[in-house]
Amino acid sequence: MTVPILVYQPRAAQRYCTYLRDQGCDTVYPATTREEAEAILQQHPIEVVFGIGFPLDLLERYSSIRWLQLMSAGVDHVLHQGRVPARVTLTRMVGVFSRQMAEYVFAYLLHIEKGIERLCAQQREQRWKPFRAGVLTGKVIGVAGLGSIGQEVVRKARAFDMKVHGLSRTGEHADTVDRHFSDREWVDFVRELDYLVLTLPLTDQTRHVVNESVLWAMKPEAVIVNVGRGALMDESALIAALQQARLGGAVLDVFEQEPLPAESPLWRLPNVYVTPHMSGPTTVENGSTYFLENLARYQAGQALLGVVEPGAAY
Ligand SMILES: NC(=O)C1=CN([C@@H]2O[C@H](COP(=O)(O)OP(=O)(O)OC[C@H]3O[C@@H](n4cnc5c(N)ncnc54)[C@H](OP(=O)(O)O)[C@@H]3O)[C@@H](O)[C@H]2O)C=CC1
Ligand SMILES: O=C(O)C(=O)CO
Repeated sequence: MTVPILVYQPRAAQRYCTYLRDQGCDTVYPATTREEAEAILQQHPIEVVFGIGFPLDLLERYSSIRWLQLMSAGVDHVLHQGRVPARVTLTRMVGVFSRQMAEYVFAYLLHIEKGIERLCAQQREQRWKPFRAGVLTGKVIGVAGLGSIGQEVVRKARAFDMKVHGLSRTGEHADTVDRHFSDREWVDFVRELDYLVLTLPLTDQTRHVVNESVLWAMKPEAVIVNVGRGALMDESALIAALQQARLGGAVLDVFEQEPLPAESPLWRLPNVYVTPHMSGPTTVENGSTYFLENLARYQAGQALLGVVEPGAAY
């Protein structure tokens, strides 16, 4: 017998519940809207909420809730609503997306270095024209955010014999990079980079942390890859830097406004790759597997994975 669980997901709540029931959870209730969630909360003593976009005020109103497991690594979309009551433990997903997101990063780095777009165009035109492709070996990659995702980018960068620089707040994992920079050293951090990869959470401190002065300090041929959150960058400053060829390119999975508005110049700028927030997707399978591991811990009274400490922003 499991504790009563509310699964809150606007599109796939039912599929999550089917998966969880198949895995032995017998008390799961799906809700796709706030109204459905309230109806369930009024009927059942829900102790655990597993979901995305759950309205925080319902945590205040329904005192049976003890634990909110997010279906995401990022917590910005929850915490911007307000505070989580002290009685509720908030957990995020850690380590679920690292491999696929690091693969995304290196798919684009290799695509750029090896001139794959140019080769495809040549093939379409049946043109035999060898050129010297670039190499990742020896290039300098800067990873901003050395958490679960950043660490995997660092690991793969090492496999390509890149020079690896890193920036983080506390300096944890500083020993995994060749040079470490603090959050007060952005301009120095970016100066030597060929690639800047953003794997930071969005917080009050990281909003627009890549601003005009940081962009001006970068090498004009450098490329930025953003898989963290769109608002880590001042998008207008980024667009200006790209338009003025003060930056070599950008690979963008996340945007200040999502979906990216049709009128955004980013859709059409050369050397910009736009992907629809899909470098690290939550699926019924990976989300539920993580949740079930944490549920087993919860029911055994053990420490949960991915706890966001009260007052912390990530
Ligand atoms: N595009 C997508 O599909 C996905 C995007 N994401 C995004 O990736 C983000 C990172 O996830 P994850 O790696 O698990 O996060 P972690 O919490 O594991 O790591 C966060 C890292 O950022 C650093 N950091 C936090 N604040 C600052 C700051 N002000 N200045 C410098 N460094 C800072 C932390 O440093 P320290 O340890 O020193 O505090 C830590 O190294 C998520 O928050 C989410 O926004 C996640 C999954 C999918
Ligand atoms: O887990 C996250 O934070 C995501 O952005 C998933 O898409």
